[in-house]
Amino acid sequence: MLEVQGLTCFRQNRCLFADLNFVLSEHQICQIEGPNGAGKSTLLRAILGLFRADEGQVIWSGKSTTQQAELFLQQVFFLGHKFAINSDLTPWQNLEFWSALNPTQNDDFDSALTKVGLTGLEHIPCHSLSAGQHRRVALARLWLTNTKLWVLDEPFTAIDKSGVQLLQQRFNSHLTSGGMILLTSHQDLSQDFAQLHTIKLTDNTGEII
Ligand SMILES: Nc1ncnc2c1ncn2[C@@H]1O[C@H](COP(=O)(O)OP(=O)(O)OP(=O)(O)O)[C@@H](O)[C@H]1O
Repeated sequence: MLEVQGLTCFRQNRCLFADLNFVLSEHQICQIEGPNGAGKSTLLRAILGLFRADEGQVIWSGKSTTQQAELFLQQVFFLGHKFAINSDLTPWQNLEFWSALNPTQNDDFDSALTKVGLTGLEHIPCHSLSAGQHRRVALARLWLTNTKLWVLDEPFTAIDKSGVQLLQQRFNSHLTSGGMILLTSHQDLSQDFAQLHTIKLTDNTGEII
């Protein structure tokens, strides 16, 4: 279980959110919403310890993440705005490189790339791919990772409608198997999720629905 307790973050003397509290349990997905600049990415980064919050703490499995940072991050799959694809490598080589450094449930790169619609493009350099195909290479990792908590910053950016549907199906299978997902998105989720929570960041506070 992930617990966010009293999280407060300022940037450039502006309070992005104050005293934010929420819990994310197994099988739950939480969507963080808000206008551009509201602080959604900052919140994700603060939860992961990549940005220092001004106040508050994050608890993972009953213990502060600062006391178990390495262990915590081993159980997290994070997809940020910069999704760490080497354009000189092929999609297949990118997955091979990534899986050497991260906990995976399998090394079936061909299957993962097929899932994200990149059949036939597995072995050409990523710089020859479109923006959406590039993004799909990064998202193929979701079919390889075995981490419990997925933290995804705008995962649908540049993805077409069928890709969005496919991703959400993958989300559902992860949740069914006991996973948790925290994501930002400017789009409403189109699939039914049994346990969907929403956090709306406004001017300076998070409102939990
Ligand atoms: N590297 C940075 N240095 C200083 N201030 C920053 C930095 N990144 C973001 N900020 C400030 O923090 C605020 C929140 O940014 P953040 O990226 O968290 O917003 P967001 O809600 O994710 O926006 P978007 O929807 O545009 O992705 C912004 O208004 C910006 O002024």
